[in-house]
Amino acid sequence: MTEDLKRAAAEKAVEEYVESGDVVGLGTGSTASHAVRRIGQLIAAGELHGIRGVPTSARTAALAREAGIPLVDLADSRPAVTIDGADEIAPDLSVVKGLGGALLREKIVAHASLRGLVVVADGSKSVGSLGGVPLPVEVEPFGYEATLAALASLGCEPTLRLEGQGSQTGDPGRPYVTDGGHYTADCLFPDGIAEPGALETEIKRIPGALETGLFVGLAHAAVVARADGIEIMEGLPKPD
Ligand SMILES: O=C[C@H](O)[C@H](O)[C@H](O)COP(=O)(O)O
Repeated sequence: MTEDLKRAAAEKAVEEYVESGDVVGLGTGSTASHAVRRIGQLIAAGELHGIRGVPTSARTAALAREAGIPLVDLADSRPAVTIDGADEIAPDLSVVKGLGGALLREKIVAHASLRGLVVVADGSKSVGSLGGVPLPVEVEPFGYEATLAALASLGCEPTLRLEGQGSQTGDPGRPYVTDGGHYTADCLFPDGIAEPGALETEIKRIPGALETGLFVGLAHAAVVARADGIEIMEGLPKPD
């Protein structure tokens, strides 16, 4: 059932936001993978032409190749739009991402996208305010213990993500390593996240904290599927 909702949201986003000729940022995770497959199907059916994809992870690059989507490098082509999943979506379209382990590359691709980020999710991801799930923060392995201590001083309980946890499937017990060679700290804020933009700024003052899973002002739209229908929430258009 949840999988059907994820697919419905992803397919609706492709229908609404992807046009022939677009370079598309291809997100990571179970929901975004439905969008990748749908784009591949539409290319094969001749309903989308001239699409190229910018993958946000090695996993997504492999899936896109399998789906028949030509890939390009971010250095050569700026995406028109990025379609990606989310772990939490607030009413103002600020978002938590990264429980799937790809937040830094996802954020780089979303930020570079001309028409911004479109997040796709089932209704369980839509929340009144952020912080019900741990906030992933990508950290530099060197001195990560000090970085986790600095994160804890911001009022959270940080946990180093290990392989074999959640969707991570490597050697159990070892730190999970991102495509960029970094670690991830999952930071639970017991009282939630009242001011995502301010928290993002605070976290990024910590030298070893490379990027946070808070995506503030990056999502142009959210497509959320529930059993009773699909809601499209649109924010302000992203300026060039
Ligand atoms: O790093 C992973 C991503 O931010 C995912 O898009 C996010 O965790 C949502 O994943 P899923 O669609 O599998 O719930």
